[in-house]
Amino acid sequence: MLKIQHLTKMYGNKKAVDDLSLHICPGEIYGFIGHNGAGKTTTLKSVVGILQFEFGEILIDGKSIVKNPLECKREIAYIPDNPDLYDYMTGIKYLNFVSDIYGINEKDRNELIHKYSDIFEITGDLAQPIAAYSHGMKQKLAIISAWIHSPKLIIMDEPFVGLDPKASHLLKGMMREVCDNGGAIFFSTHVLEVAEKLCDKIAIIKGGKLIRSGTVEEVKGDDSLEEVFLELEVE
Ligand SMILES: Nc1ncnc2c1ncn2[C@@H]1O[C@H](COP(=O)(O)OP(=O)(O)OP(=O)(O)O)[C@@H](O)[C@H]1O
Repeated sequence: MLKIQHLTKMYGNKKAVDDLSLHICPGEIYGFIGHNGAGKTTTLKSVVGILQFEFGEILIDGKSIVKNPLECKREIAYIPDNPDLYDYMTGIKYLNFVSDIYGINEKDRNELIHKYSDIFEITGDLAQPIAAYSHGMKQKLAIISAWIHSPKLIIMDEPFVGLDPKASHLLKGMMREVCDNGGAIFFSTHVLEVAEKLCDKIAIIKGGKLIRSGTVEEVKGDDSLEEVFLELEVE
């Protein structure tokens, strides 16, 4: 589903991501963890075609994000770490705007918008301008807009930040559902308990380099993920 091969991304002379390779298969929830400044956001933004990179290749369902950006973007959704949406739009206008971009017909979009807005309990807020939304409400809107075109691969940067416990629980269920239906999820988090319980596989990045990856069991062995992470950080 997603192949990252030898990704290297520079900011000036600084190597933010250094020869990183990862393979994410259909059905997998893949967690991406690392210290502040480790290179997670840079990797995720490179994967979704927002950042250009110096070396390496990124393939989504066999297609290169560099050579076939539009085809790739039809198959993916990206939720950034900060839900900076269009403040002047109402929630419903934003969801229709995203639906238009992906060519979702009226019947399907209405069904999905109703379904997810009801689940996240923001149906009554959709007529409000996004400027009036709390951080968590914006995050819910960003999640709904990501799910609206039924993407095969969903990339999320710190998706649980700002969500209340009920919304976090719902999102975890939605992530699992995507994977049960043959999709895949790649997301960053600092919440190691979430990563440990939710993910099928985990990658740990440190100073731009991938230092551990595999199934949760392979990565953590008999210890907790927190113990393993903290040990790797001091090495
Ligand atoms: N636009 C930029 N220009 C220059 N350096 C940058 C830029 N964006 C990020 N960096 C640097 O690249 C490195 C990786 O940053 P990145 O945002 O990918 O880390 P991160 O793992 O997502 O961190 P966090 O957990 O704090 O979100 C850091 O050293 C950061 O200072």
